Amino acid sequence: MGNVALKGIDSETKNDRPGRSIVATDDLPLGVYHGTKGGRDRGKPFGFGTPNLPSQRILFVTAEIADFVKVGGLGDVSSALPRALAAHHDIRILLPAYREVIASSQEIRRVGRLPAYAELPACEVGEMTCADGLVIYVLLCPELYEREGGPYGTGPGGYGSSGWDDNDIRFARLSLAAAEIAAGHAGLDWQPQLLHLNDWTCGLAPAYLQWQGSHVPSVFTIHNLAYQGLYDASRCAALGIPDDAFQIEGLEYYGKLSFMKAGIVYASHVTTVSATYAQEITTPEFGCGLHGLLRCKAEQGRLSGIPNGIDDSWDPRTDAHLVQAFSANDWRGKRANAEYVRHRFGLAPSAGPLFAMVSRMVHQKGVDLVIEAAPSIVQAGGQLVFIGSGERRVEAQLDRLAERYPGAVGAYIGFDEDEARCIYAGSDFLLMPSRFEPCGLSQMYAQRFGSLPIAHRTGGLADTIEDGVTGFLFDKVTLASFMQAIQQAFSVYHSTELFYAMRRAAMTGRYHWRQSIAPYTQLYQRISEEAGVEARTTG
Ligand SMILES: Nc1ncnc2c1ncn2[C@@H]1O[C@H](COP(=O)(O)OP(=O)(O)O[C@H]2O[C@H](CO)[C@@H](O)[C@H](O)[C@H]2O)[C@@H](O)[C@H]1O
Repeated sequence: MGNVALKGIDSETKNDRPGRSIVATDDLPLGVYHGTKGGRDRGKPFGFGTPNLPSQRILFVTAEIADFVKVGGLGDVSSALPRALAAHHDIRILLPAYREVIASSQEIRRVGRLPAYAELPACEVGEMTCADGLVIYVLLCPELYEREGGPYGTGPGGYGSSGWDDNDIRFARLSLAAAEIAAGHAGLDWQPQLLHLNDWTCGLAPAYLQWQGSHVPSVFTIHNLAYQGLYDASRCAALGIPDDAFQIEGLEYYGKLSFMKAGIVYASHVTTVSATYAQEITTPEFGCGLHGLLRCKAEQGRLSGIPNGIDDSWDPRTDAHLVQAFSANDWRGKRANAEYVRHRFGLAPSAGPLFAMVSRMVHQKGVDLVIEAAPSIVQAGGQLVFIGSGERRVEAQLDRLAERYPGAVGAYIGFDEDEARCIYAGSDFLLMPSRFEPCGLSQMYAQRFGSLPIAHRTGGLADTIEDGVTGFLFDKVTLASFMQAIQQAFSVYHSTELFYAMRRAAMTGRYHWRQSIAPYTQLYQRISEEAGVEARTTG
């Protein structure tokens, strides 16, 4: 678990897991199944229901990928979605060459070079091929990307806060590189027909494409509208942004320059990661000031939701990170993981339910509500474990909570995927009272591992949890509403048959990336046809 704060965790037990044994069974109807060793070794995916449409060359641009660096859900998506789409398309990734990428054992071949532009430095393009054949282009620019710290900054909590001072240059450079590769200016022997861009860090790419006069179409996926990449207007010249683009129809946002708005305005199509969130962001409550623009996009048929999925590594029957593998009905196996988690977090043996929160500890995730609910959970005989990092104030509150309830509450402040997997496997309920949630992966992982999510009815949580069947949904982000759902969970827990039936239903949920291949393929085809017509019309 590294050298971060441990509260209530017995650090001796990490390599001393009782009864580790992996038993794969085949009683879950998961479609085509690939055993993997878990973690990074994800096996080549198959597609099903793939439409009879041509394969395309796609460059998938991202600021994080779980293979090397993961801050949150975008890292998972960037690792899994392109691999799923590779069943039908020639899809490659573009990623900054962070320290972790350079330090990895993968060979990097230098294959392209890009000149300086405005204040964006010159850089090189490297190519690496993963064990499963996925090709990743890495943007080699040591002064921008090879640093001690996260992809967005040194601070906790990921995308937004405590960002590097030169993030405008860093991610404009990434965006411009994507546009230059698309236009065939990087000297590569491969040229994409389409760009698939993710979040504000690639938001300028479709704008650069347009300013270069390129007709290469682009999909811009919003994973979280709350992180927008806002900079002072005076930075436009440094980033090579033409003066006339800084206006309300362009990338101006209340007097600032917005990378997120650039992506929305200039991309051929905008997607979000669930249907409900696609609708929610067209309203003032969830639109972060961009709801008017997004509503227009929706009316033009240029905004839609394609839900995230989960990959084959998230399978309790084969996951080598677990203390003991298990399948639906094998509650002994699940209990072995619960024992491990209790032991690891210093909790007392208990016949009561084990609640968990695995999350970036930021306002979005409603951790304040969980902290408020904790005393009632403990009083009712429940136990609670937290794993996450984020806002310092929240981390301190979690530490205090663990100190106040020794043996009943444990908190680990930090990021550890192995432990997170054991917690999904060992817990009975996952708490996810997010104020908004574009899709959410944790609730899908939890369901697959037989931990019932208790979640706010919003965004992707509303789309992926069946209330009273695979988890519990509550309507308002208030303690009263949340507590009602928690009480329901307690009563289900105590009526064993119903509890096990819900667990089984949750574990057989079908949220696989294979289901995303058809909608993305149809979308890619549509915007390519439109771009072809536009290119012919405008010459
Ligand atoms: N301390 C810790 N240790 C180990 N693992 C940890 C961890 N804290 C979190 N994680 C892991 O990080 C991931 C979180 O993914 P989510 O999609 O649930 O939320 P996130 O807000 O990061 O993603 C954003 O992008 C994704 C992708 O589109 C959307 O699903 C989501 O709604 C949106 O907010 C999960 O894999 C979880 O297990």
